[in-house]
Amino acid sequence: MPVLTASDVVVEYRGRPPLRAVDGVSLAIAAGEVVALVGESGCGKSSLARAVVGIERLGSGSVKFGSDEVPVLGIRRRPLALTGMQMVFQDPNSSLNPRRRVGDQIADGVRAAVLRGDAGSDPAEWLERVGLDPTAARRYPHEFSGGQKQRIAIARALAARPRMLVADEPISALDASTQTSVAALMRSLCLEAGAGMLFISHDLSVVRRIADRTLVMYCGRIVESGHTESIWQNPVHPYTRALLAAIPVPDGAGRLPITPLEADRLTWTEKIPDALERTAS
Ligand SMILES: Nc1ncnc2c1ncn2[C@@H]1O[C@H](COP(=O)(O)OP(=O)(O)OP(=O)(O)O)[C@@H](O)[C@H]1O
Repeated sequence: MPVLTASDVVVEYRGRPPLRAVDGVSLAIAAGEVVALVGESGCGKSSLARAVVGIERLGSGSVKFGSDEVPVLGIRRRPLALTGMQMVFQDPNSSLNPRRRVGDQIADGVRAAVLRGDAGSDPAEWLERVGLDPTAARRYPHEFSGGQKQRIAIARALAARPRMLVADEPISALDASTQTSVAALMRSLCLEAGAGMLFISHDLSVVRRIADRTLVMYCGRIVESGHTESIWQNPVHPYTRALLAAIPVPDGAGRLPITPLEADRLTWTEKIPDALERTAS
């Protein structure tokens, strides 16, 4: 049985007209499987990630964690860790409490794992596993750089021994030299624990290295999915081909040109001025 199953998930945001950020997405992730979710900025990846962990209300559809329905806004009613689900956000400040010592926050994860029957582990060991000194346990989040904070957030999530880890751009705050190693570590710790992982990233080279399967999202829908290597070798959907081919080169002023991919999306969303401003900034 898959550890996570999403069926026909729709996420809409209020507005005139309402914005359908996720438009009928279905997916299943097995224990011990790493599935990447890729797609241009704004295509709905984070909305889908929040929906599957229960912190975004579903317009329609359903999400199951094992055989249990994921309760809407479940994070408020019971901490994700107690359900065996964990999420790592792009911004580590969203995952860490600034007023609590790092070691205590990792210990929360360990305690959640123990409550679910795990033998327990030492918070300092988790810090070492993500490449930080164990003495970091005594310090507070503001004493660390963004990349270090993200490693702490990852350690905290993994210390809870999740059965499912949803990681939304977990490596973008890290410096380039550690991105691949931290992603590989996340993969190996998930596999070791028999957990499933949904890994959202803009970094396609990292995705290629760590994901068993890849889902390609475009305008709220999954337009292509399959084994990562077969998608790379033989992308079928035009959007996937554009995504794999799009390597924007900055102009003399350091601005990124509009790629064919973005031009395509501009027509679809009809938000040309907004997107042009974004591209130029
Ligand atoms: N809380 C919200 N209220 C209204 N609109 C939102 C909200 N969150 C996201 N959106 C809109 O929904 C669409 C999808 O956003 P989402 O953050 O899910 O995309 P994404 O693919 O994760 O983008 P990125 O890669 O930049 O994080 C975007 O048009 C975004 O502006």
